[in-house]
Amino acid sequence: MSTHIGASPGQVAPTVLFPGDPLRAKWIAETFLDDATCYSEVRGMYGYTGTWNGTPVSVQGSGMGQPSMAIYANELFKDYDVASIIRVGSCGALTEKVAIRDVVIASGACTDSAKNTHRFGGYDYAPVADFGLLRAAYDAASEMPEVTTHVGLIFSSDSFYSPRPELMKAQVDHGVLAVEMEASALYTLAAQYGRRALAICTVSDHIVTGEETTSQEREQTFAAMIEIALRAALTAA
Ligand SMILES: O=P(O)(O)O[C@H]1O[C@H](CO)[C@@H](O)[C@H]1O
Ligand SMILES: O=c1cc[nH]c(=O)[nH]1
Repeated sequence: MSTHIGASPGQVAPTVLFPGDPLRAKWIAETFLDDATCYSEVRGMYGYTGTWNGTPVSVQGSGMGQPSMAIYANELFKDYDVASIIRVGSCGALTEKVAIRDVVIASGACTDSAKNTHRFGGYDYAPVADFGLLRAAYDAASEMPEVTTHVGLIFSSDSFYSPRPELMKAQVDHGVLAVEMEASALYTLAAQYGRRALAICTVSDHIVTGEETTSQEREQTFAAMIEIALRAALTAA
């Protein structure tokens, strides 16, 4: 096992779906995968491996925020040789262009985190999605007309409760669609390890209109995003 994941080498599939919520991981494994077995319960951050249409797929909880997510992503890439990680998260819509329960595929992720300021010595870095996964996710979403899907920038915040929410306006004015808490560091780590990453998020709450979903809905009802992620993972060139 690695420091934070209780799996033996070989127990984690090359493709990992990566929700923040460990109970969403459990729901995904039990709902979408065949023959899913739990390989890790360390800290309650569940990890499962099963198959989808005959291909091995794992689902691993990441926890909330870039520091927690980065622990699991580092160990998945370094200790389990994972090739592709697809984050399947929730996000808050920052603009009325996006509605509650829409799906946002993140082409890139801005951030207020100091992680990349440290990593790149003050130079800006543009964390972007793997193009093959992004294209495959877009193609999969295009075959699901019942789901409204957007491709664009998201903002990975270190603060769920921002002390300065007014700063988001400039981000929205420059095309940012939604806010979540992990994609920027995930894209950066994938680049470091030479692996693939994509973040797909369902809008769980709307910062402009005030609409929101319940914790039970965030855990167990974002099925379209999971379907898009699985199809993308298994068809990406
Ligand atoms: O639903 P998940 O995947 O956890 O994603 C979002 O939800 C959490 C905040 O409620 C943060 O982790 C944010 O990124
Ligand atoms: O990080 C997040 C996730 C969902 N909704 C938000 O407002 N922020």
